[in-house]
Amino acid sequence: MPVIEVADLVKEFRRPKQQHGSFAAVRTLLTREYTVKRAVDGVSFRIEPGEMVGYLGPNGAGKSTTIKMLTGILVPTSGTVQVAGTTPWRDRARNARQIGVVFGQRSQLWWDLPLRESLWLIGRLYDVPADRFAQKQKQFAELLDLGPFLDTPVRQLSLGQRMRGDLAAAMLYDPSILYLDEPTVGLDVVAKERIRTFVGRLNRESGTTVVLTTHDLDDVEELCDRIVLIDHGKVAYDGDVDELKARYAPHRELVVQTDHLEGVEGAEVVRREEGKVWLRFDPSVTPPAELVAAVLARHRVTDLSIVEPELESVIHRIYADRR
Ligand SMILES: Nc1ncnc2c1ncn2[C@@H]1O[C@H](COP(=O)(O)OP(=O)(O)OP(=O)(O)O)[C@@H](O)[C@H]1O
Repeated sequence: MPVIEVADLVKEFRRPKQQHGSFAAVRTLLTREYTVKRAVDGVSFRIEPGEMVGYLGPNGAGKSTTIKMLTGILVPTSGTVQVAGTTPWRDRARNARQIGVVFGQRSQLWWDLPLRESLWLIGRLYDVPADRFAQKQKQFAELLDLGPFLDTPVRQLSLGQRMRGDLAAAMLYDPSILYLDEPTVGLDVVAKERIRTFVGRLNRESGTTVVLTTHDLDDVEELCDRIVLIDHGKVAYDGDVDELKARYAPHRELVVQTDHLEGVEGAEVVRREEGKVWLRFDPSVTPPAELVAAVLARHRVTDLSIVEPELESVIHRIYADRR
């Protein structure tokens, strides 16, 4: 049974119509004309418990608006959302106990308090029993290496430290669903990896359902098996990451280091550079093992590798096709 069920979800924003000419600002205020922006336009999907789903789309596609409706911050114009048996905007308190939310751009921690006290307050707000709180704090301090800055006021934390604190805060009360909105934005490679490892572990060990919006597709490659891609408020793709690649980028490249290679049957030479040759092939037509065997049988090869298409380039292709 799905833990998140979204059906025909629509969110429209009404904005005063911008007037032009003299006294434009005053006339904009006085005329009661509005333009309507349909930020989310009939979105439906279901997420099963324990899934990790990347909710992706270009800027302005409607990702944050959807997440705000799932978390109960915004009320939809029409459509339904069920999150573990609740309608988020009607039952905000009950919904808040079953979800953890981390926004990369904004913290839910108290700016002036040391991280330790922020965590303690969140534990109190969510009625976490004292022994459970102590156990969770210890566990997260180890996994996220919070120790060195637990007593530092949040405003003095680096972005990476603050994000680790926010993740601990979001998971202190054992929510079964975690929403992550751009969790690695602005972080260095090491900090990104630490966040991804922690989220992957939560999912494996506690079965936490994760909905992740991000522009960093390495987050998705590492964590998600499934992608829901939205564009102009509508679902453009919902399915397996591998299937997406197979559908939109069926070709692979075999990179061969050799002194001479004219061509091989079943593949096309697409690039040559400093003793390397790039051969493009479709693995459903030319099996990689056969291609490699054919190359090795006829050429003196010092190195070879097969390059998978990057998710980033696949997704750019989809956006470009839809424009
Ligand atoms: N409060 C609001 N009032 C009016 N329009 C809004 C409001 N919030 C969002 N929008 C508009 O709705 C559309 C979708 O915005 P949303 O923030 O959901 O996109 P997004 O996919 O999260 O984009 P990004 O990747 O840039 O964060 C945009 O055109 C945006 O300008």
